[in-house]
Amino acid sequence: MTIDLKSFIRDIPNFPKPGIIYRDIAPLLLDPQAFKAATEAMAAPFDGETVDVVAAAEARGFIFAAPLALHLNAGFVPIRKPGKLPFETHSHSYDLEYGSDELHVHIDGVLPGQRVIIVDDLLATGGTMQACCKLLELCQAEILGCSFLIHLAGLKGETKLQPYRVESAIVY
Ligand SMILES: O=P(O)(O)OC[C@H]1O[C@H](OP(=O)(O)OP(=O)(O)O)[C@H](O)[C@@H]1O
Ligand SMILES: Nc1ncnc2[nH]cnc12
Repeated sequence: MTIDLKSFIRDIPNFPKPGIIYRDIAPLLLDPQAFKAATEAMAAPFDGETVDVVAAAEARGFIFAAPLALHLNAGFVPIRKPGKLPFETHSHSYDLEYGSDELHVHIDGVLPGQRVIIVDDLLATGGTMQACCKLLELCQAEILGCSFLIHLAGLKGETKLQPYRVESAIVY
């Protein structure tokens, strides 16, 4: 039986700001079958390919990246906010709707030529994933593509991710 993943996403209007519909993954994470099906759906486009590393930005990206890495027999590399990684890092600053943010990855997190997929729970404006791609380019990784559970298609975040392959399990 196929699971309707969208039925496990809870819509919260006007969170965290008026006008935003927050797509809450908490009900999906609470259901082991739905969580497993979501992980499998995010891995499926890359099944059969050699993947060395699955990378993801904190915090929600980690939730899906770890099981995906195990499913694909790959390692996991965390991409983190400033001040969290103990070893030398590459960093990248990027603009948000208001203000800016910065992400880091260990310089030896991914080795030159390693084949990487980057995952996140949700693609909105694409700023977070674009920053992750830039960091992995600094590591000279081979980026196979980006895999999301949810794609908010109206925000056109995929345009920021060209020329990378973008896969998603649920589209709004
Ligand atoms: O495509 P974008 O516009 O960059 O938005 C998507 C990002 O926003 C959310 O993370 P958030 O920054 O809320 O942090 P969290 O994972 O710690 O909740 C989500 O988990 C993505 O990483
Ligand atoms: N609409 C949304 N729902 C959940 N997380 C988000 N991150 C950015 N936009 C979001």
